[in-house]
Amino acid sequence: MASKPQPVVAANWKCNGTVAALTELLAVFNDAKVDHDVQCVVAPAFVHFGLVQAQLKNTKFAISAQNCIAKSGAFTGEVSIALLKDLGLKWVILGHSERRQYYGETNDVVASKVHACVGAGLIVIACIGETLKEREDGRTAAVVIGQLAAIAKTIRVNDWEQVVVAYEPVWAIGTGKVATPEQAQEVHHIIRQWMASNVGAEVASKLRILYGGSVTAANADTLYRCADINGFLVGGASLKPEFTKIIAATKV
Ligand SMILES: O=C[C@H](O)COP(=O)(O)O
Repeated sequence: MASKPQPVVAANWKCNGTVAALTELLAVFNDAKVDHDVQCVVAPAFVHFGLVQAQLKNTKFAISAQNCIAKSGAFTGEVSIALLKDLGLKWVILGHSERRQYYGETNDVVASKVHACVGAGLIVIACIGETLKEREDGRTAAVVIGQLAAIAKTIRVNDWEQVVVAYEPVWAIGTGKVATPEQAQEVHHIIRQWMASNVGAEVASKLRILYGGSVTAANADTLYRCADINGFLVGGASLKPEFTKIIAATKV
């Protein structure tokens, strides 16, 4: 297998967790022996940032937001780039399908957030992926490339150093119905090829493309063996000790 870029394994805790349960889980993350070159990321709900900042000691991990807006000010209920930076955060997930589906984030909204975040020096995990209907209609490539192209239009070539792409087929999220390695690799390859043709060969080869959607300790090894899979964005299994096994699956 050609050498892969440094993997990223990110835990998206979504709107989950109690202080007690997350304290136990963070102790497991702290004890995890991670001796290969990997970037681990934990994205708690905003209310748990303080808890995670106080308790997460494993230096392989960074803390991420699950979303943000560009500007501070009179935006009740929101969290801005400046607020994240003030806490010392460097990572943010943008364009998750749940943000797109439940909060009306269009390709343009997501792209403008990516633009603002990379401009502010944050590292973005930019999520793309098709719904079941779009896949059944044979539109998977068109949908993910449309989502990617919207981002590419708003940022400079060099900015891609601060972007990690997460391919998350919507039909695989939280359903237990993981994409097969062939299905995932096919789309990851399409993404990398599009990047090579439209942004640049070097950017494309260095780009970390994560897979997300029902990743568990049982399927991570096989998925990571795919040439264009560079790590994972994990929901449900990231709230369990098995997340450390998913990290271990990226050791080759
Ligand atoms: O951000 C994570 C994804 O939505 C995947 O969630 P899941 O692992 O629960 O399917």
